[in-house]
Amino acid sequence: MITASDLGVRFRRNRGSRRSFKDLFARGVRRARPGDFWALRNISFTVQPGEAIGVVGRNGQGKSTLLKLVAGVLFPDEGRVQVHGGVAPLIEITGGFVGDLTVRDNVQLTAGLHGLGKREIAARFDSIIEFAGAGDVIDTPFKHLSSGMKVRVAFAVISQLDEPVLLVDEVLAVGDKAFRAKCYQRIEELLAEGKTLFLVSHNERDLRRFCTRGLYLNKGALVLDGPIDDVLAQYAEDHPV
Ligand SMILES: Nc1ncnc2c1ncn2[C@@H]1O[C@H](COP(=O)(O)OP(=O)(O)OP(=O)(O)O)[C@@H](O)[C@H]1O
Repeated sequence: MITASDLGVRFRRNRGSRRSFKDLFARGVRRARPGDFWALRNISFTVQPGEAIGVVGRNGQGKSTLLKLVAGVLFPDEGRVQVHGGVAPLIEITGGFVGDLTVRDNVQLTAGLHGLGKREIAARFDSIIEFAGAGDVIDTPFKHLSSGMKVRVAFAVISQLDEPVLLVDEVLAVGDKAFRAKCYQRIEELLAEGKTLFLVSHNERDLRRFCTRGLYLNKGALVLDGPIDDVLAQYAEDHPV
């Protein structure tokens, strides 16, 4: 489903990491500049369809960056990642949503960008809004929603997309208890349908509940790729609380 070979991503410590057009079209690697550092390096793994993978590591070790590479919203400076199929990313609270557009427009836009036709969107619209509990804010600009409500809407859409790969980065922690329970149930349904899941979480229970395999990142390196229990045990040993 996914093949990552020797992935490397370099960021700048001081200024933004925006790649210029020149960088984008320059052949080969970008020039290293002072202050550059590798947020990820030498990352290789393959994922079979239907696997559920938990990504663990302390803050700032490259977990979100890895999901962005799989989502195709960030290009690697080294190596490559191949994904055989579409990706439904829930990787940043507002990721992909346009603040000035209403909830309705955002739902339609996101679903449309993921290849759903007008009819399919219309058929799913009510259940998306119902799942999110967003009936009162359909015509509210997305930027005016509470952070919890943003996540609810985003999860409701993303989890309805039918993409074979689902990426979930931490965001679920923002939802309230009842909504989290709904999300967990939905994730379980998607796994039962054979979807592939990447879950970034600091919550061991969630990781054990959904994931069979773990990727443990430390300082941008993949230090362990193995059964989730082994990965969590190693992580706990390295970082006792
Ligand atoms: N656009 C960027 N420009 C510069 N540095 C960045 C950028 N995005 C991420 N970084 C840096 O890259 C490193 C990895 O960040 P990343 O967000 O992948 O970590 P993470 O493991 O997901 O952390 P957390 O658990 O806090 O979410 C961090 O040092 C971060 O500050």
